[in-house]
Amino acid sequence: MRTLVLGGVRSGKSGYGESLLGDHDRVRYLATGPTTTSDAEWLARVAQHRRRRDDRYSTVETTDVSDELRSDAHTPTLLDDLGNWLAAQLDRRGGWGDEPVDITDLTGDLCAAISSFDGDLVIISSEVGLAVVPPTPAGRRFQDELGALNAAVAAVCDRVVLVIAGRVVELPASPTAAPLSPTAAPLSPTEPQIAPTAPTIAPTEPRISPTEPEIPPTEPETPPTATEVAATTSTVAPSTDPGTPTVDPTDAENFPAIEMPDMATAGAARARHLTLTKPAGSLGRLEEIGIWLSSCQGICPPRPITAPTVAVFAGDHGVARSGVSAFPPEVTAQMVANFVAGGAAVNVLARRAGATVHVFDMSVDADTPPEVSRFKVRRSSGDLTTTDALSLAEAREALAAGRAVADQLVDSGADLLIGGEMGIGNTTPATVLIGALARREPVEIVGRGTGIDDAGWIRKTAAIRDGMRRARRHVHDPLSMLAAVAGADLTALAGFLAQAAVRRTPVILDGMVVTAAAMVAAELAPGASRWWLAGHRSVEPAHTIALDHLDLVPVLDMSMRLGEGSGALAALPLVASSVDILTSMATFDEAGVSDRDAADDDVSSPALATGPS
Ligand SMILES: O=C(O)c1ccc[n+]([C@@H]2O[C@H](COP(=O)([O-])O)[C@@H](O)[C@H]2O)c1
Ligand SMILES: Cc1cc2nc[nH]c2cc1C
Repeated sequence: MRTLVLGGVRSGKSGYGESLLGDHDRVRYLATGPTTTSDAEWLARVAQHRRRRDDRYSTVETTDVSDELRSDAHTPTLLDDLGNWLAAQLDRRGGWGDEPVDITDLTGDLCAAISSFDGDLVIISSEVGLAVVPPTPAGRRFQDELGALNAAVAAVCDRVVLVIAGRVVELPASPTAAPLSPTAAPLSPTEPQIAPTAPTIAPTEPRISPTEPEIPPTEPETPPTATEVAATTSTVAPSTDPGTPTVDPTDAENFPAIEMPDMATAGAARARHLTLTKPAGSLGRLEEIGIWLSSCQGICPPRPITAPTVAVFAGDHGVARSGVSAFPPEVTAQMVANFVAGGAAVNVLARRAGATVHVFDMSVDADTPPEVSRFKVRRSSGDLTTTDALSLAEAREALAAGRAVADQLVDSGADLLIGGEMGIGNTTPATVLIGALARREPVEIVGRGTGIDDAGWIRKTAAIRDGMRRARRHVHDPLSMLAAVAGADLTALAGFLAQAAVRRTPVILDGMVVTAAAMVAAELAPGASRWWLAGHRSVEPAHTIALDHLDLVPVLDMSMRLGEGSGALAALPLVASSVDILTSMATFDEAGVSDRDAADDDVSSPALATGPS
């Protein structure tokens, strides 16, 4: 158990920290404070601390804490304290002057050493942020650095407490929004789940990553592993299920402020990458994805993804009757049946990647089984070229449904979400949304969807032109824009993607249709895109424009244009690999591999400089 004990001066934090190790026969005490001082008051404080510690303690006076922790990662240890360690590092790097110095490599290395410590470890640190802002640059630097250091160390500890006036306050792992429908039953997968034939996302071997942090009371129990999820037999919830969500649709378009992923943890993950046995940056995008996921989880190294979950939103569109698709509208309902039976591409790719699939009929123009239609808003959305796709009330209902789906999946343990969709003709409303929000002309952005011929492309371009004419009136009102042209499936997707960000849950976006919904979600919930990773670039021209608009760079570019969540699922194993890299690679120290600085040292050493030829 790794515990970070925070507290102000004389708060009782050191005494409390020592009490946590009271049951051990032997305790190593890592003292980081200066011992060579003539300050009598300081020496008296040190003496007081020493008196309190009995002969079970062996004291190591050091500021090379990372090395000391690695040299013995089992013996119960008290590290007192981080502030003195930080001051020593700033001394070492000349960090008290006007120019800020970068110590993220040192803090990252410390966090890595803490996270791989497997005995009882208690770390004491001051909570300086509650005091006045110091009047000197050096004081402010120290306060800022210690705040960031405390956050980074907290991210790799199992428990964090704050001691105030001798009272101990437990600090929860990370804040989460209250679910919209607290009484709603957890969702169950729609297809009978078959254990994946491939290694699952969550390996069964022991992980370097720390044990689960304390989970706040509103959080679900520890999520099941992907294997457990995949072994679950589908239980079909009837549409009259009392668990059917009771989201208040009248408020569906109002989102709380989106919190950002944790930047201190991103710093720790970036620093950890520098300690791993590879040239800095050599894993390219894989490194960035791991850093992003770490920052979303607020922990470095990140936890393995145990319950990746796909939600496929299905719906028909009136405009599909105008010859804008290569397929007839009946295919939407037929494909929903295929998803439920487990025979679609999304099912196959999900099984390979250890993900679970849920399907939601939002507006299919047919009756579908109750287990997929409990959020259904209507049969087919209206033809966007001539009428509103939805009424405002229906748009709110669909938005609330998407949010409820995200809430319930997260409450059921999903730790990564994927939005998928299916609907004949839906590339037309998606292109209208992108064209209107990115202010492009129809001919620049119209693609071939399911594979329309040239005559179909001309019909589709005319429909998109008409749709954009109607959509442009609503560019400053995302809800009415969804009602005017999007339809219930894309509206639910927008709610789902925005709510995932509210719930601090990472998302992999799929193709053009999902990204169109994401553009509206980013209007509804500014900042939500920080929780999204673009899984791939679809061949649809509007997709590149949407990705640029959201400032997202896709992981894959595989000439895919299926939808369903397929492109996101293709990227999922790479996301899982980015976690493995951060959790399982050996560091230079652990593997005894010389790092780059050592090479520089050698080259500049006199022996080599004048050495034998
Ligand atoms: O998302 C994409 O990039 C994408 C690109 C082309 C086609 N699709 C899928 O194809 C269907 C819509 O195509 P269409 O030609 O009927 O508008 C719908 O079910 C989407 O899932 C999706
Ligand atoms: C068969 C088929 C499968 C799909 N999956 C997503 N969109 C689709 C469109 C068609 C036509």
